[in-house]
Amino acid sequence: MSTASFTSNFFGTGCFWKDESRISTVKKQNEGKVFVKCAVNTKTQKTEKAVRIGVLGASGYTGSEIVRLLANHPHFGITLMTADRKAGQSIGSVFPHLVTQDLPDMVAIKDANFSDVDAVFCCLPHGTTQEIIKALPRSLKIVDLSADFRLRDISEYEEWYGQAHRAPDLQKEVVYGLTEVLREEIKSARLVANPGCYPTSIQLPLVPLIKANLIEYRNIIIDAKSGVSGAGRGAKEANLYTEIAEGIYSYGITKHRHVPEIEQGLSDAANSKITVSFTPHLMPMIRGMQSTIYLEMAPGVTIEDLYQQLKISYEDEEFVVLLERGVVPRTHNVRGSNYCFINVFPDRIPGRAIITSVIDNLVKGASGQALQNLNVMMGYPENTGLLYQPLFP
Ligand SMILES: NC(=O)C1=CN([C@@H]2O[C@H](COP(=O)(O)OP(=O)(O)OC[C@H]3O[C@@H](n4cnc5c(N)ncnc54)[C@H](OP(=O)(O)O)[C@@H]3O)[C@@H](O)[C@H]2O)C=CC1
Ligand SMILES: CC(=O)N[C@@H](CCC(=O)OP(=O)(O)O)C(=O)O
Repeated sequence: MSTASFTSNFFGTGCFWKDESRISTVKKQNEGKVFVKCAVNTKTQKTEKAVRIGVLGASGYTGSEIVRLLANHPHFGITLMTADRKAGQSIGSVFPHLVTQDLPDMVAIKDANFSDVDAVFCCLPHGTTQEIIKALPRSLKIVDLSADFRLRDISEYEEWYGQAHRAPDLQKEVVYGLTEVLREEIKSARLVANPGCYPTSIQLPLVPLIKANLIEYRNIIIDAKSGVSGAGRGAKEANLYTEIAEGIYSYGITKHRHVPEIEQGLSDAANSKITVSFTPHLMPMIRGMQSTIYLEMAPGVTIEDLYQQLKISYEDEEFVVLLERGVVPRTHNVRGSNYCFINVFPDRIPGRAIITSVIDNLVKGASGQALQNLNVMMGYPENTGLLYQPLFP
């Protein structure tokens, strides 16, 4: 990896700002900062950038979201993209909203050349990823967005995913990528398992409260809702417009594969086994996820204690936002951004609390958090390329 090439091309080809005086003013304004407005130009994903990125599964929803986010990244440039059925096509032909990106065509993984790649986002279906990552050069940093490496316990993976783990040796070196909780471990990781969208929205509010012994570990009930993009781009009858529009439904009741991932994270925080009731729902919306969490506070603990703990835990965190007391988080307010908005409310039943947490499943729930993690792994400020404001309406 060469950083010198980045410096010399900081405002190089493809940047709109050709005027030297403008460039030096902007450079001065940005001294010490990494994010620059050069990102208004989408034709910046060139090999001149310091870190050369491969996106495996660029023709899917999370892969294309990585491509969109990286257009705004001053250090990461895409040199390789793969697809399966869509191999051989350009990103703009598969995703017309990305037609302005000046990028190589997508290739099949078997034809991919990793000699021009420093780091990989692996955006492939779970069950396919272990074999593929096992075959990648050890020199690569990898963020895997699939569920294939999230569960530490191999037998648990095999039970919930119904297939043998194909890379048990690799599993030992994996770091779980819930950035706000495991940042120190992520810094030195080579292979990060990016969390699932539901587990992200649930662990972010609960982990600090568990660590501070403010809630009971029994009777945690989570009612969660997702937009349909959470199911990926592959055609499925259940995801047809006619099946989804004007209604909602629960799925995976008692057996959704995110249950062990959620319980793993909460149990780590508690240092003892926590089990949860978790029911996800499919909503007639494209992006967005809300988790509503019902719980019992520890004896003597008040709602204000929960609020203060979340405030302390997240006041220095850019992407987790505790709203003002009484303000209800809405999926609309995080759409297209890497934010998680949370708040805590008193239940009418004494001693109980209700927490709501919203994210964009494709950003903080997938590609945004993946980019946040790679920034940490490569030593860049965590928010680099992620300063998108939410998109509303
Ligand atoms: N969508 C979401 O909100 C979230 C998704 N995830 C996880 O991220 C991963 C990607 O999800 P998503 O982008 O939604 O999925 P999509 O179905 O939209 O995309 C899957 C991608 O993988 C490629 N692909 C499919 N099968 C194979 C194969 N056998 N070998 C190589 N490439 C293959 C597809 O290529 P092609 O289209 O050309 O056939 C496509 O590029 C999944 O593991 C998912 O569970 C995680 C968090 C949230
Ligand atoms: C709406 C919908 O179908 N959502 C997906 C979860 C998306 C996600 O985070 O999945 P991974 O764990 O595979 O990464 C599901 O319920 O399986």
